[in-house]
Amino acid sequence: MPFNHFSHQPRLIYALPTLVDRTLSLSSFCGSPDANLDFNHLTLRSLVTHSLQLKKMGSEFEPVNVNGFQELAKQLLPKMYYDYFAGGAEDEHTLKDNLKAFSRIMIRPRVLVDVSRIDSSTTILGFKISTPVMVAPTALHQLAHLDGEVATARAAAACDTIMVLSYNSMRTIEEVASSCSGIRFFQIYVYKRRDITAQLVQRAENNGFKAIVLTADTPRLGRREADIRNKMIQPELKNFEGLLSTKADSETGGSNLQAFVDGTFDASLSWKDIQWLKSITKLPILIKGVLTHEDAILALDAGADGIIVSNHGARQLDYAPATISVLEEVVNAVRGKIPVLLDGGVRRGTDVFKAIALGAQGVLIGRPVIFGLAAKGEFGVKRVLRMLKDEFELSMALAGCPNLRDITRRHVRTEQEKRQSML
Ligand SMILES: Cc1cc2nc3c(=O)[nH]c(=O)nc-3n(C[C@H](O)[C@H](O)[C@H](O)COP(=O)(O)O)c2cc1C
Ligand SMILES: CCCCCCC(=O)C(=O)O
Repeated sequence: MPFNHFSHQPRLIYALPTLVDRTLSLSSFCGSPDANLDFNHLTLRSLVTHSLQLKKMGSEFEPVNVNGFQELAKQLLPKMYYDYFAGGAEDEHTLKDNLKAFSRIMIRPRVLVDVSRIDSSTTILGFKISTPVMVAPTALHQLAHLDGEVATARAAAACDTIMVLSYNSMRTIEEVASSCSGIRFFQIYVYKRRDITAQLVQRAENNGFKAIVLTADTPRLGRREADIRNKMIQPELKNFEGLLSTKADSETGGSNLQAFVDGTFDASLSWKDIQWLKSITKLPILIKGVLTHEDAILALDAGADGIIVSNHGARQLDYAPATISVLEEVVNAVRGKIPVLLDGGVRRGTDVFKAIALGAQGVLIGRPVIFGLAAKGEFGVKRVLRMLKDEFELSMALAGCPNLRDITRRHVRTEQEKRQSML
């Protein structure tokens, strides 16, 4: 039986016959004509109710910051999907700490600096972007919006920034590549069937992706208890059509997504496999999920072209450190040899400022993009990216830093430094 994610809103079903056409034409809210309608969990009924909800909510509530998009998404999405997107592992300690750790860092503004012109543009691996905020790889965008990763890619391109496409996208590599221009990286997990991973890397390379992001923190899936309670579905992943069945059923009646990962991901992956990855692609390789100086050095030794300091949005190991709290440790270990990026809990322009001051070349955002997508499709993702850019540029102006290179370590004070100064 198809999974119906809007069964809690039965009243709207009665209006269905007259609404179908209107719904399908609400392109800004429910998807452009190229949207892939062919997946089993989005029934016609859910499509109609979802788009009506979006229209109503979207016009009544205009978020003024990226957290506002989360509120909208929470009201619009079926609980199972919202929980999957928003949730973290186990006690969600790290989930909260990713945000709190940013709030413990203070900014030391400098005044009477000419900030009449602010330029936040930068380059990452030689690719120019308008501001150092990129789109993190996140799975299953069609559970947020019918256009899925195509809408996200268009928004990222319109905002002149890099999108990292997830290995677990619901739109294919080719669909995303042909939907718009733009700089894109491709994130991978390594499957037990290495030949499949190699094929996807090749497809990304052939389709103009500019780098491979190897996610290193997921030998197994973290324990996301909301997904277990909700019996999270495992949607079809079109990238693997003809290569592998992406159906999975949890034997214990828990998360079907977890059952899928258990069956496919290669938990034996180790540093020596970076050589294998280098042998199958010419693209630069970034290692995502580094949280210690020890692993930063191993990444350098393995020949990585970049590091993403990440705890996977607190969805893997709970009680792993907040990413901003270990950024400097990694930056110091790398000593400028390769770029260090950060993700996890970035919700404000001031968070971007803090990460840059502590040595990151840029940041990536995960959930804010999904919530923007769920709330308002491509337009919502653009709004999220532009809000963060505007907020970041405002913080640059107010802290006396007209360019990125003007943001220095002395522009921030960590909790530890504050404590030391009081001794
Ligand atoms: C719903 C969701 C799905 C994700 N899927 C992936 C994925 O497929 N691959 C990956 O490397 N990271 C994935 N991540 C982790 C993100 O790339 C990123 O590390 C994290 O979202 C950053 O934290 P933030 O959501 O607080 O911005 C996912 C995160 C979320 C929230
Ligand atoms: C369809 C498989 C999803 C694997 C996990 C995606 C991910 O990294 C996350 O949810 O986090």
